[in-house]
Amino acid sequence: MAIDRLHLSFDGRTPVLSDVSLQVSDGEFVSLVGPSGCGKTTLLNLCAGLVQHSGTGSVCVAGEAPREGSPKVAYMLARDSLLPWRTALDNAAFGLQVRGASPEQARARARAMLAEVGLAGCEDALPKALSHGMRQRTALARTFTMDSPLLLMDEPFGALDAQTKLQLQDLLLRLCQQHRHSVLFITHDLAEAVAVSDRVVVMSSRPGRIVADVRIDLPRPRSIRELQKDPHFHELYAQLWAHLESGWGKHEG
Ligand SMILES: Nc1ncnc2c1ncn2[C@@H]1O[C@H](COP(=O)(O)OP(=O)(O)OP(=O)(O)O)[C@@H](O)[C@H]1O
Repeated sequence: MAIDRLHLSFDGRTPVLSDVSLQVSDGEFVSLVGPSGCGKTTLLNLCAGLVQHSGTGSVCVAGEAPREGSPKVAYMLARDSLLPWRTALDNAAFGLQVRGASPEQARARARAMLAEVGLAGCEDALPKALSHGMRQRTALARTFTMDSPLLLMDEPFGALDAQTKLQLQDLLLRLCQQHRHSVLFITHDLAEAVAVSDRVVVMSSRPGRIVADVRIDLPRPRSIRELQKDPHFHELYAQLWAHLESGWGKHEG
Protein backbone atom coordinates (compact mmCIF):
# COMPACT_ATOMS: atom_id res chain seq x y z
CA MET A 1 0.00 0.00 0.00
CA ALA A 2 1.45 3.37 -0.92
CA ILE A 3 0.20 6.91 -0.49
CA ASP A 4 2.32 9.53 -2.19
CA ARG A 5 2.30 13.26 -1.44
CA LEU A 6 -1.43 13.35 -0.90
CA HIS A 7 -3.30 16.60 -0.35
CA LEU A 8 -7.01 16.32 0.36
CA SER A 9 -9.85 18.70 0.99
CA PHE A 10 -13.55 17.84 1.06
CA ASP A 11 -14.81 21.31 0.16
CA GLY A 12 -11.98 22.42 -2.11
CA ARG A 13 -10.94 25.08 0.42
CA THR A 14 -10.18 23.61 3.86
CA PRO A 15 -7.23 21.22 3.82
CA VAL A 16 -7.83 17.95 5.69
CA LEU A 17 -4.67 16.05 4.71
CA SER A 18 -1.50 17.82 3.75
CA ASP A 19 1.41 16.22 1.89
CA VAL A 20 0.88 12.73 3.33
CA SER A 21 3.22 9.98 2.10
CA LEU A 22 2.94 6.55 3.69
CA GLN A 23 3.93 3.05 2.68
CA VAL A 24 2.96 -0.24 4.24
CA SER A 25 5.07 -3.18 3.05
CA ASP A 26 3.75 -6.72 2.62
CA GLY A 27 3.15 -8.28 6.01
CA GLU A 28 3.87 -5.05 7.87
CA PHE A 29 1.73 -3.73 10.74
CA VAL A 30 1.53 0.07 10.80
CA SER A 31 -0.48 2.11 13.31
CA LEU A 32 -1.73 5.63 12.80
CA VAL A 33 -2.05 7.86 15.86
CA GLY A 34 -2.98 11.52 16.05
CA PRO A 35 -5.48 13.97 17.50
CA SER A 36 -9.18 13.63 16.82
CA GLY A 37 -10.09 15.05 13.42
CA CYS A 38 -6.57 14.86 11.93
CA GLY A 39 -7.73 12.61 9.09
CA LYS A 40 -6.89 9.05 10.19
CA THR A 41 -10.25 7.56 9.19
CA THR A 42 -10.17 9.57 5.98
CA LEU A 43 -6.86 7.88 5.12
CA LEU A 44 -8.37 4.44 5.71
CA ASN A 45 -11.46 5.38 3.69
CA LEU A 46 -9.20 6.46 0.83
CA CYS A 47 -7.47 3.05 0.90
CA ALA A 48 -10.87 1.33 0.90
CA GLY A 49 -12.12 3.42 -2.03
CA LEU A 50 -14.86 4.91 0.16
CA VAL A 51 -13.50 8.43 -0.29
CA GLN A 52 -12.42 9.66 -3.70
CA HIS A 53 -9.67 12.19 -3.79
CA SER A 54 -9.64 14.98 -6.27
CA GLY A 55 -6.60 16.68 -4.79
CA THR A 56 -2.98 16.03 -5.72
CA GLY A 57 -1.01 12.89 -4.91
CA SER A 58 -1.82 9.22 -5.32
CA VAL A 59 -3.06 6.16 -3.44
CA CYS A 60 -2.21 2.63 -4.52
CA VAL A 61 -3.41 -0.57 -2.84
CA ALA A 62 -1.89 -3.92 -3.84
CA GLY A 63 -0.82 -2.48 -7.18
CA GLU A 64 -4.04 -0.75 -8.16
CA ALA A 65 -6.15 2.33 -7.44
CA PRO A 66 -8.49 1.69 -4.51
CA ARG A 67 -12.10 0.87 -5.31
CA GLU A 68 -15.08 0.15 -3.10
CA GLY A 69 -15.63 -3.58 -2.52
CA SER A 70 -12.14 -4.55 -3.69
CA PRO A 71 -11.10 -8.04 -2.48
CA LYS A 72 -7.67 -6.56 -1.78
CA VAL A 73 -8.99 -4.82 1.33
CA ALA A 74 -10.89 -5.86 4.48
CA TYR A 75 -12.18 -3.18 6.87
CA MET A 76 -12.88 -3.58 10.59
CA LEU A 77 -14.48 -0.93 12.80
CA ALA A 78 -14.79 -0.22 16.54
CA ARG A 79 -18.40 -1.34 16.57
CA ASP A 80 -18.67 -4.98 15.57
CA SER A 81 -21.41 -4.32 12.95
CA LEU A 82 -22.57 -7.93 13.02
CA LEU A 83 -25.90 -8.73 11.40
CA PRO A 84 -28.24 -9.53 14.33
CA TRP A 85 -30.21 -12.19 12.47
CA ARG A 86 -27.15 -14.20 11.37
CA THR A 87 -25.32 -16.67 13.59
CA ALA A 88 -21.67 -16.13 14.56
CA LEU A 89 -20.68 -18.57 11.79
CA ASP A 90 -22.78 -16.84 9.14
CA ASN A 91 -21.54 -13.43 10.27
CA ALA A 92 -17.92 -14.61 10.08
CA ALA A 93 -18.61 -16.03 6.60
CA PHE A 94 -20.52 -12.95 5.38
CA GLY A 95 -17.67 -10.89 3.92
CA LEU A 96 -16.28 -13.77 1.91
CA GLN A 97 -19.76 -14.71 0.67
CA VAL A 98 -20.41 -11.15 -0.48
CA ARG A 99 -17.22 -11.48 -2.51
CA GLY A 100 -18.61 -14.44 -4.38
CA ALA A 101 -17.45 -17.51 -2.43
CA SER A 102 -20.05 -20.28 -2.15
CA PRO A 103 -21.80 -20.53 1.24
CA GLU A 104 -20.03 -23.88 1.84
CA GLN A 105 -16.56 -22.46 1.10
CA ALA A 106 -17.19 -19.33 3.14
CA ARG A 107 -18.58 -21.32 6.08
CA ALA A 108 -15.66 -23.77 6.08
CA ARG A 109 -13.13 -20.96 6.27
CA ALA A 110 -15.21 -19.00 8.79
CA ARG A 111 -15.51 -22.09 11.02
CA ALA A 112 -11.72 -22.45 11.09
CA MET A 113 -11.30 -18.74 11.85
CA LEU A 114 -13.89 -18.85 14.65
CA ALA A 115 -11.82 -21.63 16.22
CA GLU A 116 -8.68 -19.48 15.83
CA VAL A 117 -10.31 -16.58 17.67
CA GLY A 118 -11.43 -18.86 20.51
CA LEU A 119 -15.10 -19.22 19.54
CA ALA A 120 -15.30 -22.91 18.66
CA GLY A 121 -18.67 -24.10 19.96
CA CYS A 122 -20.29 -20.66 19.47
CA GLU A 123 -20.94 -21.05 15.74
CA ASP A 124 -24.73 -21.14 16.10
CA ALA A 125 -25.03 -18.28 18.59
CA LEU A 126 -26.75 -15.06 17.52
CA PRO A 127 -24.89 -11.79 18.27
CA LYS A 128 -27.35 -10.91 21.08
CA ALA A 129 -26.18 -14.04 22.94
CA LEU A 130 -22.49 -13.02 22.72
CA SER A 131 -20.57 -10.67 25.02
CA HIS A 132 -19.06 -7.52 23.53
CA GLY A 133 -15.63 -9.18 23.47
CA MET A 134 -17.05 -12.27 21.74
CA ARG A 135 -18.78 -10.10 19.15
CA GLN A 136 -15.50 -8.34 18.42
CA ARG A 137 -13.79 -11.75 18.17
CA THR A 138 -16.46 -12.68 15.60
CA ALA A 139 -15.73 -9.47 13.70
CA LEU A 140 -12.01 -10.34 13.76
CA ALA A 141 -12.89 -13.79 12.38
CA ARG A 142 -14.94 -12.16 9.60
CA THR A 143 -12.04 -9.82 8.76
CA PHE A 144 -9.45 -12.60 8.59
CA THR A 145 -11.83 -14.98 6.78
CA MET A 146 -11.76 -12.56 3.82
CA ASP A 147 -8.02 -13.18 3.46
CA SER A 148 -7.40 -9.77 1.88
CA PRO A 149 -3.78 -8.65 1.58
CA LEU A 150 -4.52 -5.33 3.33
CA LEU A 151 -6.51 -5.09 6.57
CA LEU A 152 -7.79 -1.68 7.59
CA MET A 153 -8.71 -1.46 11.27
CA ASP A 154 -10.30 1.66 12.73
CA GLU A 155 -9.99 1.49 16.53
CA PRO A 156 -11.18 -2.14 16.56
CA PHE A 157 -10.77 -2.43 20.33
CA GLY A 158 -11.71 1.15 21.20
CA ALA A 159 -15.07 0.27 22.73
CA LEU A 160 -13.89 -2.67 24.87
CA ASP A 161 -13.14 -2.77 28.60
CA ALA A 162 -9.44 -2.69 29.51
CA GLN A 163 -9.07 -6.39 30.27
CA THR A 164 -10.90 -7.64 27.17
CA LYS A 165 -8.88 -5.19 25.10
CA LEU A 166 -5.58 -6.71 26.30
CA GLN A 167 -6.85 -10.21 25.47
CA LEU A 168 -7.88 -9.15 21.97
CA GLN A 169 -4.54 -7.40 21.40
CA ASP A 170 -2.80 -10.70 22.20
CA LEU A 171 -5.20 -12.46 19.83
CA LEU A 172 -4.49 -9.95 17.07
CA LEU A 173 -0.72 -10.44 17.56
CA ARG A 174 -1.20 -14.19 17.13
CA LEU A 175 -3.45 -13.83 14.07
CA CYS A 176 -1.01 -11.46 12.37
CA GLN A 177 1.93 -13.73 13.15
CA GLN A 178 -0.01 -16.60 11.59
CA HIS A 179 -1.53 -14.90 8.52
CA ARG A 180 1.00 -12.19 7.60
CA HIS A 181 -1.39 -9.62 6.13
CA SER A 182 -0.44 -5.97 5.87
CA VAL A 183 -2.35 -3.95 8.46
CA LEU A 184 -3.12 -0.25 8.72
CA PHE A 185 -4.48 0.26 12.23
CA ILE A 186 -5.94 3.36 13.89
CA THR A 187 -5.79 3.75 17.63
CA HIS A 188 -5.87 6.48 20.27
CA ASP A 189 -4.09 4.15 22.70
CA LEU A 190 -0.32 4.61 22.41
CA ALA A 191 0.44 1.48 24.49
CA GLU A 192 -1.68 -0.52 22.07
CA ALA A 193 0.11 1.04 19.09
CA VAL A 194 3.54 0.12 20.50
CA ALA A 195 2.43 -3.40 21.45
CA VAL A 196 1.04 -4.48 18.09
CA SER A 197 2.97 -2.48 15.46
CA ASP A 198 6.11 -2.68 13.38
CA ARG A 199 5.88 1.11 12.86
CA VAL A 200 3.79 3.86 14.39
CA VAL A 201 3.03 6.90 12.26
CA VAL A 202 2.17 10.06 14.21
CA MET A 203 -0.06 12.70 12.62
CA SER A 204 -0.44 16.37 13.54
CA SER A 205 -3.71 18.12 14.21
CA ARG A 206 -5.66 19.32 11.22
CA PRO A 207 -4.64 19.50 8.48
CA GLY A 208 -3.19 16.06 9.06
CA ARG A 209 0.50 15.74 8.31
CA ILE A 210 2.90 13.02 9.26
CA VAL A 211 5.16 14.33 12.03
CA ALA A 212 6.97 11.08 12.92
CA ASP A 213 7.36 7.51 11.72
CA VAL A 214 8.70 5.40 14.59
CA ARG A 215 10.03 1.87 14.09
CA ILE A 216 8.95 -0.46 16.91
CA ASP A 217 11.98 -2.69 17.25
CA LEU A 218 10.54 -4.97 19.92
CA PRO A 219 11.16 -8.63 19.06
CA ARG A 220 8.30 -10.91 17.96
CA PRO A 221 6.49 -13.00 18.96
CA ARG A 222 5.25 -10.56 21.59
CA SER A 223 3.14 -11.05 24.68
CA ILE A 224 1.14 -8.06 25.91
CA ARG A 225 1.76 -9.04 29.54
CA GLU A 226 5.54 -9.42 29.07
CA LEU A 227 5.80 -6.15 27.14
CA GLN A 228 4.54 -4.24 30.18
CA LYS A 229 7.77 -5.25 31.97
CA ASP A 230 10.10 -4.25 29.13
CA PRO A 231 11.79 -0.84 29.68
CA HIS A 232 12.15 -0.37 25.91
CA PHE A 233 8.36 -0.64 25.53
CA HIS A 234 8.03 2.32 27.93
CA GLU A 235 10.77 4.28 26.13
CA LEU A 236 8.93 3.89 22.82
CA TYR A 237 5.67 4.92 24.49
CA ALA A 238 7.31 8.09 25.86
CA GLN A 239 8.87 8.82 22.46
CA LEU A 240 5.46 8.61 20.78
CA TRP A 241 3.89 10.92 23.37
CA ALA A 242 6.59 13.50 22.68
CA HIS A 243 5.93 13.32 18.92
CA LEU A 244 2.19 13.54 19.49
CA GLU A 245 2.61 16.62 21.66
CA SER A 246 4.86 18.23 19.06
CA GLY A 247 2.04 17.80 16.53
CA TRP A 248 -0.66 19.30 18.74
CA GLY A 249 -1.50 22.77 17.73
CA LYS A 250 1.45 22.96 15.34
CA HIS A 251 -0.86 23.63 12.43
CA GLU A 252 -3.75 25.13 14.34
CA GLY A 253 -4.75 28.75 14.51
N1 LIG B 1 -17.16 12.80 3.97
C1 LIG B 1 -16.74 13.91 4.56
N2 LIG B 1 -17.18 15.11 4.14
C2 LIG B 1 -16.71 16.25 4.70
N3 LIG B 1 -15.83 16.30 5.71
C3 LIG B 1 -15.36 15.13 6.18
C4 LIG B 1 -15.79 13.88 5.63
N4 LIG B 1 -15.15 12.88 6.29
C5 LIG B 1 -14.36 13.48 7.22
N5 LIG B 1 -14.49 14.83 7.16
C6 LIG B 1 -13.75 15.80 7.96
O1 LIG B 1 -12.37 15.52 7.81
C7 LIG B 1 -11.68 15.71 9.03
C8 LIG B 1 -10.93 14.44 9.39
O2 LIG B 1 -11.90 13.45 9.82
P1 LIG B 1 -11.48 11.98 10.20
O3 LIG B 1 -12.71 11.26 10.62
O4 LIG B 1 -10.67 11.39 9.12
O5 LIG B 1 -10.53 12.23 11.47
P2 LIG B 1 -9.95 11.21 12.53
O6 LIG B 1 -8.51 11.55 12.71
O7 LIG B 1 -10.25 9.81 12.12
O8 LIG B 1 -10.78 11.57 13.84
P3 LIG B 1 -11.17 10.68 15.12
O9 LIG B 1 -9.87 10.32 15.79
O10 LIG B 1 -12.00 11.61 15.95
O11 LIG B 1 -11.93 9.49 14.64
C9 LIG B 1 -12.72 16.12 10.07
O12 LIG B 1 -12.69 17.52 10.19
C10 LIG B 1 -14.03 15.66 9.45
O13 LIG B 1 -15.10 16.48 9.84
